[in-house]
Amino acid sequence: MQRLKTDLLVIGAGSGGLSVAAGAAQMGADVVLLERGEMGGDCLNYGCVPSKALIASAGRAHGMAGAGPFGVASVAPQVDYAAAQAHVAETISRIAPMDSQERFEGFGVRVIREHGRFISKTEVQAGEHVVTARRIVVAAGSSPFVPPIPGLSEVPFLTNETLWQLRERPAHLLVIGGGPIGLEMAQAHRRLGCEVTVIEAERALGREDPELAAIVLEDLRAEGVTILEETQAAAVRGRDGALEVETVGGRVLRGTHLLVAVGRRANLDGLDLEKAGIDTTRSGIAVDEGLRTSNRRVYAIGDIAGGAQFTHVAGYHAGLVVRNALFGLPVRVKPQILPRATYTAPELAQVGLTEAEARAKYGDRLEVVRFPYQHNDRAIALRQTTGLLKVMVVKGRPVGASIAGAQAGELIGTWALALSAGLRMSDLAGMVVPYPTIGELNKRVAGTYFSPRLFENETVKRIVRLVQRWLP
Ligand SMILES: Cc1cc2nc3c(=O)[nH]c(=O)nc-3n(C[C@H](O)[C@H](O)[C@H](O)COP(=O)(O)OP(=O)(O)OC[C@H]3O[C@@H](n4cnc5c(N)ncnc54)[C@H](O)[C@@H]3O)c2cc1C
Ligand SMILES: NC(=O)c1ccc[n+]([C@@H]2O[C@H](COP(=O)([O-])OP(=O)(O)OC[C@H]3O[C@@H](n4cnc5c(N)ncnc54)[C@H](O)[C@@H]3O)[C@@H](O)[C@H]2O)c1
Repeated sequence: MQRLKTDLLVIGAGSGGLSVAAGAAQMGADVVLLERGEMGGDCLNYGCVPSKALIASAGRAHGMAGAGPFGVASVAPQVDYAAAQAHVAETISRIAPMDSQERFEGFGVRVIREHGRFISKTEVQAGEHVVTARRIVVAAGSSPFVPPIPGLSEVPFLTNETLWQLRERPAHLLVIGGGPIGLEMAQAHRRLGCEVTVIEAERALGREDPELAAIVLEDLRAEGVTILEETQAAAVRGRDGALEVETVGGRVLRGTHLLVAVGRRANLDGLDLEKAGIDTTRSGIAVDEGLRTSNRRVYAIGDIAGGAQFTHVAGYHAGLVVRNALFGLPVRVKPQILPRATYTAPELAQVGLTEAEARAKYGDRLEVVRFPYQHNDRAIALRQTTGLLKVMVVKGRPVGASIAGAQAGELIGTWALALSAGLRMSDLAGMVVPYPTIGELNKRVAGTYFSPRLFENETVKRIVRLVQRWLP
């Protein structure tokens, strides 16, 4: 057994753990990083990166099939699914050096490729090593939740961990779960030429503003994705290439492949958290608003901390923990400034409160301003006029923004800045944005907040008339 002492021990080399390790080591701390699987974690190997790469292939195919209105002959795309998956693999391998063991060792991080488990409040065992650390960061992430649906364990099914190994195109992909994973992959596969049926127990994209989710779902359905809502999968049977999902209502859906995307489960197993006095909740490790666990020397960040599960959230957590662990500065997570985006086409993005949440919190003080994509010149040129921006405003300041439409994931960044910097609607309305861009939508929706105040206001009109009389 080899004993090591360090300032900071990080468990998990995914989005959160890598950011902590890189930041802390480059600022002079002695850092040990444990990783039992692939460097880069879920996002690089099984999540964000492969899914967005496959979505890019699907977008190309869709563009070819829909080129006619632009004056370019539409063609039925000849999809080579294995080649699309090769594009996915190449994308991962092009990004992988950023997350590699070599790069992190270059920062001075000691990387140990072992599973870590607590053996006391300050010690973690990893293979032949026992690491004692002043501070420990648990960034062990999450895994696909596999629900206890009768028959599921007896049939071959895919998750976000295995989908990328598939080389033959599914003739008919059944997807259980209509959340972001289910719908991003459903649309991508439909565009790559598969039949796709999504089976969703409640409402698809159920966490999102229903008005905006409906815009996305309508387009997916128009592309031929079958989305069954309020339809719970009750049993699964069959074999490779011939699978059946029976719903609670007794309906039987048949397909060739099955993707299970019903949420995530925190990777708590095998960490022996009780040996370190670390409490858990149903969704992960219990943390306070500064991401500290019930063991004050240990932090939990990213997916395992049980909150919003996104790479940028894990990165944000990492920045807070580095500040607190290295400099002792007080930190506090601000959930209201964390954006999210679902990369269907059209995209769906949110930051801060949805309309319903804002209404519940602010009642009559809430004003909701709206602007449709159909009045954006660039969207018209691109034939991407399906979409809507909604901004929730209280006393001249945005408290939330919801966007469905092309590039919603890009547009939401401006509102994330507005919320984190406490900007006013006048700041957004006053910015100058290049014409013609989709980004103009952000300025226009802010302008909509002021239009009735300026254009339907008798006092303004009287002042203008008065000033005009006196001007030379
Ligand atoms: C299909 C899919 C698409 C997604 N798309 C997006 C997206 O577009 N945008 C976005 O922001 N987010 C997306 N996400 C979510 C994003 O991937 C996660 O939120 C992010 O990876 C969480 O980072 P993390 O550091 O908490 O965990 P992870 O990245 O999962 O890293 C945890 C690491 O810890 C390791 N580990 C676990 N236990 C131990 C142990 N005991 N000892 C040693 N090592 C251990 C694991 O092997 C893993 O490498 C997607 C997720 C999925 C599944
Ligand atoms: N673009 C992105 O940023 C992105 C993309 C993919 C995933 N993610 C992250 O990964 C997380 C997990 O995504 P997800 O889509 O797996 O989970 P989710 O929890 O968002 O959605 C799962 C859906 O499955 C449904 N469901 C559960 N059991 C069912 C059953 N028996 N039959 C039918 N439907 C059932 C639920 O009602 C829910 O709508 C997301 O919340 C997000 O944090 C992010």
